[in-house]
Amino acid sequence: MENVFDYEDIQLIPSKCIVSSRSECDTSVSLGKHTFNLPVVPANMQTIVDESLARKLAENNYFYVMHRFEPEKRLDFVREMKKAGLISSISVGIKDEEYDFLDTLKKENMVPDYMTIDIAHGHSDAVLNMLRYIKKELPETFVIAGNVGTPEAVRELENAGADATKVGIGPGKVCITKMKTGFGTGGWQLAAVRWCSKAATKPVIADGGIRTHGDIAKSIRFGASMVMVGSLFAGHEESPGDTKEVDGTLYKEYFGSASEFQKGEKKNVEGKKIVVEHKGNIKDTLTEMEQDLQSAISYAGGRDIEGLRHVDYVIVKNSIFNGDRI
Ligand SMILES: NC(=O)C1=CN([C@@H]2O[C@H](COP(=O)(O)OP(=O)(O)OC[C@H]3O[C@@H](n4cnc5c(N)ncnc54)[C@H](OP(=O)(O)O)[C@@H]3O)[C@@H](O)[C@H]2O)C=CC1
Ligand SMILES: Nc1nc2c(ncn2[C@@H]2O[C@H](COP(=O)(O)O)[C@@H](O)[C@H]2O)c(=O)[nH]1
Repeated sequence: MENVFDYEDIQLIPSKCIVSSRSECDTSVSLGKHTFNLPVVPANMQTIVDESLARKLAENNYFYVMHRFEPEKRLDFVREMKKAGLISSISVGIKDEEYDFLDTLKKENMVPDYMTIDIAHGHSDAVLNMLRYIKKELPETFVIAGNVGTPEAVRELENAGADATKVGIGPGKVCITKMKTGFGTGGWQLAAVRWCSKAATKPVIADGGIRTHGDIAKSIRFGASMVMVGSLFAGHEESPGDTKEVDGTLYKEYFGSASEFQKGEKKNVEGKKIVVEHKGNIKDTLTEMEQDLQSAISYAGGRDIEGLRHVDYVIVKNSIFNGDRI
């Protein structure tokens, strides 16, 4: 593939503004039957989301995907969310016991609104089989399948029934797949999003590598309908995970779902653990993200997310930060 680039290599070019205030710009996005405030979803990782934060996000009309690392809690979680009239959105793997879990969901009439098949290498028969099984047994569920990094994979997942695909293998902050295996979209994630989106007929979720709020607008420009974000959501008051104080500064942990820490063993480790400085309340970050995206839409000369899709851009290789750091 020619012409690869990543988020830091791209600058979007402004078009004439058509709003009189950034607050007029609408950042909402539809996915399946629901419309959410932002085209952003916190990563389905154990140090990013838990039941309590998922509920808070749903109550405030943000999309969420609950992780799959405490599998026994999922049925009750779906039940509670349904009882509260909130959207239910969970993750599944592909092992045999997951098929039993799907049968239980069906038997108990607890069909989640959204299900994400969460596997490192989503272009596999195991994922295709799981996808077909969900579509057959729980056809009302909106299924997000991933993760993948090629147009072939997107097409194959869509043909098997995926309602959306998730793109990103190895660009994550706590990911070490690129070093351990030599594979992935790390370093060219934005180009991979474009490549995959061109083949997609359904929404693409760009997953991993988002380092600034401007990267959200860039993902949309290059074809994503939504972005999944881990590190930018790590370290908040509501984030699960231990808080530590070092020399008077508070930190919270953020670990990879394929880290030794998550797996409890040193087998096929493709993730690491880091600490991030405590960032305060997640509500403030969501508000800032919304304002920054409203501003991006206004620079695009639009009024809503669609306005970002066709703006011009330049490739300025590795130079947009000009030595600056956020
Ligand atoms: N987006 C990304 O870049 C990555 C994300 N992750 C995250 O880490 C978590 C754990 O992922 P994962 O290891 O898939 O989940 P699991 O450990 O639950 O593995 C699921 C199944 O898929 C098999 N499997 C996993 N990777 C491969 C592969 N490369 N080739 C063949 N079979 C494979 C596993 O078998 P076996 O273990 O025996 O091979 C296992 O049976 C997930 O949340 C995932 O999203 C992990 C790596 C990359
Ligand atoms: N290769 C790995 N990728 C992982 C692991 N755990 C999670 N992830 C992926 O990272 C994104 C979040 O990326 P960020 O840049 O926003 O922090 C997440 O959604 C997963 O797709 C892992 O252990 N290894």
